[in-house]
Amino acid sequence: MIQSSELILNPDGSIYHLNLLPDHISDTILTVGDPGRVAQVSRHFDSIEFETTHREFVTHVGYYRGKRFTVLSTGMGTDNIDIVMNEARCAGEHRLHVAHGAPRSRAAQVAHHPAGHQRQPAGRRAHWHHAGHRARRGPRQPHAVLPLMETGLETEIATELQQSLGLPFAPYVVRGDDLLREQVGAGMVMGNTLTCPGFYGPQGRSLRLDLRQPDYIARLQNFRHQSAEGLFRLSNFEMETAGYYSLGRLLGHEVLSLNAIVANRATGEFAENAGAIVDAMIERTLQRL
Ligand SMILES: O=P(O)(O)O[C@H]1O[C@H](CO)[C@@H](O)[C@H]1O
Ligand SMILES: O=c1cc[nH]c(=O)[nH]1
Repeated sequence: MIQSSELILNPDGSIYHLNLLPDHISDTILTVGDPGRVAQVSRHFDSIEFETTHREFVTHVGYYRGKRFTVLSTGMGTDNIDIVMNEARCAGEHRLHVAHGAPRSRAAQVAHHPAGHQRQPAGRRAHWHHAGHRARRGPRQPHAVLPLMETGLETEIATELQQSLGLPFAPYVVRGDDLLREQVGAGMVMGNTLTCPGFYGPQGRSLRLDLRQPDYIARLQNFRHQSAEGLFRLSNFEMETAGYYSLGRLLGHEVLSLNAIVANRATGEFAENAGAIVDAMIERTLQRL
C-alpha cells in the first residue's frame, strides 16, 4: 500500500502533475520537451480522443495509422523526467492491472531537439544512444546511489569521462534501446548524447559569464574511448536523455532518444530551417513506430 503523500492523486483520480488517468497512458508514449510541440505531433494523427494541460505537461492521446499514441510534453531538464517517468509508469500500471491483471513493460519513445557540437552541418538529423549525469558523491543518503547496473563498458566510459573532464562526480553512461534503434533509427546518425543540467554554462555557452573550464567544449570534442564495441565519442548536447535512459532501465521500459540537430556548436551556426527539421523527424518517427 503506497501512502497518499507518496502517490498523490487529484480529486478526479488523475495523477498529481501529469493530470492523467490510467486510460490516457498508451503502450507507446512520445515525449517532447516543448509543450507547443505536442500539437506538432498530434496534427498528424487520424483522430485525437483526449487532450489536457497541467503546468508544462500537455498531453494528447490519439491514433496514427491505427496505432494509439500518448504524446506528452515534459518541459526542460531531467528533474521533469523524474516526474514523467514515475507518474506515467504508475498511471499506466494501474491501467494494465485493470486490463490484464498484471503489469508489463511499455515502450516509451522520446523525441528531442538538442544541439550538436560535432563537426556536421547544422540541420542534419541524428539519433543518439548514450547519455548521462549522475552524482555519485556527496551525502550518503539511502537514495544517493541508484542500483543502476551499468555495464562494464558504461562504467569504464563514466570513469574516463570523469577523469578527463575533471568532474567532481562520475556521470551516468547508459545505452538506449537497441531494438527501438533498429526500428526507428535507420538512416539516422548514431551518436552519444551528453545530457546537461542546463543550457548555457553546462553546455559550454558563455554569454555574460566566463566558463570555469575555457576549453570545456574542446575537451568534450576530443574525448575518445576505444573498446571492442568500437570508438565512443560524444556527439551532442541536450537536457533529458540521461534521465530517460536511467529510469527506463530501472523501471524496465524500452526508451530511445531522437535528437534533431539544430545548433552546431563546432561551427557556431543555428539551422535556418529548424522547424522543418523537427517536423521531418516527427513524421519519420511516427511512420516507423
Ligand atoms: O526541444 P526539447 O525537446 O525541449 O529539447 C531540447 O531543447 C531544450 C533546450 O532548448 C532542452 O529541453 C533540450 O533537451
Ligand atoms: O543547443 C541546444 C539546442 C537545443 N537544446 C539544447 O539542449 N541545446
